[in-house]
Amino acid sequence: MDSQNNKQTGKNKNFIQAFGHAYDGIKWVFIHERNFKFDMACAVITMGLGFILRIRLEQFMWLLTAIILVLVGEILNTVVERIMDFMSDHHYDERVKVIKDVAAGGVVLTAIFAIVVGLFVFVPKIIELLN
Ligand SMILES: Nc1ncnc2c1ncn2[C@@H]1O[C@H](COP(=O)(O)OP(=O)(O)OP(=O)(O)O)[C@@H](O)[C@H]1O
Repeated sequence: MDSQNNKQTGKNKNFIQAFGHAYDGIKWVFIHERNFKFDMACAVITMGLGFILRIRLEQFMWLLTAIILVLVGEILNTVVERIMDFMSDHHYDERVKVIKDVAAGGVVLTAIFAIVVGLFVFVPKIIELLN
């Protein structure tokens, strides 16, 4: 579902058109960002494991929250990177370094949160299964 009008610079006409552009954006990140692909793979594996191990609904909600946080973090980090690359034209600039590093730091925090949630959900379940 690529945007029907690639030359559009104004507002979307309706919700369907807005959704189409948003879909294009997520597809772009998926195709071009290796980390996003990795995060999606982890999300699918984690949710699958959750089904297999029959975790509770509230535990699923925690996993889903962590997954969404990481994916949105990755998308916002990509936005920052693209704006900085556009503004700096790929020339080294200490200010660009700080901005990109800070954005990357945000992603790392969401990833740490996701790992902690994963440990809280799966470690007790695995211990329970082993006993
Ligand atoms: N124009 C620049 N000026 C200064 N430092 C830069 C510049 N471009 C990149 N860097 C440095 O290189 C790092 C990686 O750059 P960038 O975020 O573009 O690559 P990436 O591999 O897509 O990162 P990520 O793994 O976070 O997606 C930045 O965090 C920053 O430290």
